[in-house]
Amino acid sequence: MENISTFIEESGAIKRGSFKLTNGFLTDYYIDKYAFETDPEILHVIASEIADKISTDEIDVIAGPALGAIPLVTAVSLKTGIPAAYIRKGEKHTGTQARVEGEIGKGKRVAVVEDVTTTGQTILETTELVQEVGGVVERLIVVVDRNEDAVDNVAERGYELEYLVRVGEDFDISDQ
Ligand SMILES: O=P(O)(O)OC[C@H]1O[C@H](OP(=O)(O)OP(=O)(O)O)[C@H](O)[C@@H]1O
Ligand SMILES: O=C(O)c1cc(=O)[nH]c(=O)[nH]1
Repeated sequence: MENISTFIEESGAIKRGSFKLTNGFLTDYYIDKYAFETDPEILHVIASEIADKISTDEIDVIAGPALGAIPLVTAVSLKTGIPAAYIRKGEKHTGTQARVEGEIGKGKRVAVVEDVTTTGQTILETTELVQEVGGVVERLIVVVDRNEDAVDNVAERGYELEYLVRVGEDFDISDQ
């Protein structure tokens, strides 16, 4: 059985070039999460790996930020039977105007799932929104950590960032 980093590399997700990141900085490589999330075989493998980490005794809701984490959250929810919640990156001014879609009741134990972390800002903002609606964040799990500041930034806020694969440990970007 291939490991997750091989699946991700074979999906073509690791792209070389000049890319602007969410934090505004330029990078010479980019992890295109949609390359691996839109492949059902790879999504299945990744979701299984995350699902294996989560117990229904421990977690009530699986949440993640739009857009990239939505396929992951949905796939893990289908595998575990644990309900999903989708967190918008921005405000919604129509309909329910909800930033958090799906039920996260007061005291519900939440696993926050993310596709890629660079600074960890997005997963931390997601965590804050989950807390605002009463959720208790128990786990933060990312598929690919870019091995920049996310682990430290998340630790500073009192959480552990769990990653499935990490640049520099599971991928050698210089080989690409
Ligand atoms: O750790 P950070 O520094 O916050 O960066 C990582 C975030 O940036 C990317 O989202 P992107 O802006 O590509 O949005 P998308 O999910 O809507 O495609 C990625 O999917 C994470 O959400
Ligand atoms: O920091 C980001 O915006 C970012 C980096 C990356 O490699 N992949 C991604 O989807 N977003």
